[in-house]
Amino acid sequence: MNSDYKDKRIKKNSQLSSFRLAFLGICSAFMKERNLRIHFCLMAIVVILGFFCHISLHEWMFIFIAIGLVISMELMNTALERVVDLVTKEYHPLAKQAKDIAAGAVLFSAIIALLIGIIIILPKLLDLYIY
Ligand SMILES: Nc1ncnc2c1ncn2[C@@H]1O[C@H](COP(=O)(O)OP(=O)(O)OP(=O)(O)O)[C@@H](O)[C@H]1O
Repeated sequence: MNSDYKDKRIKKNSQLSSFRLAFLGICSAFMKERNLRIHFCLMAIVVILGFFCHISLHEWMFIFIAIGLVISMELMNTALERVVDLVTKEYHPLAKQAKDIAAGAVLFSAIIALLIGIIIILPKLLDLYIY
């Protein structure tokens, strides 16, 4: 077999397996992290509300950016918690800071997502129910 062709096949396989591993990472975080499951449920509710309120393409873009931000932050927070637990099981002020700051990043992104949801969906829901 041509070695160039072999190299490309190995590269393609390793790309496929890194996608598979990333997907397995999301699944394992989903199974173990209650907060991530809550965020996925909220995401489903927002998407249903978006269809219900007939939001525009631009509004969908903002909603998906907000969802992506929160879910990504939650996954990074989970990864960081694992690394901190791997480094120390003992109480350490730096471990506390690292976990609290990562949790702060999730909270910050969730507040921004909530504001985006309120700005886009709330007026449409009020329109539907008041008129
Ligand atoms: N090794 C540690 N040293 C010092 N403080 C820690 C340590 N591990 C955890 N903490 C503190 O306890 C809090 C809870 O940590 P924990 O690992 O249980 O994550 P969590 O907040 O329960 O996250 P989640 O609910 O997303 O799993 C942290 O935010 C941090 O303030």
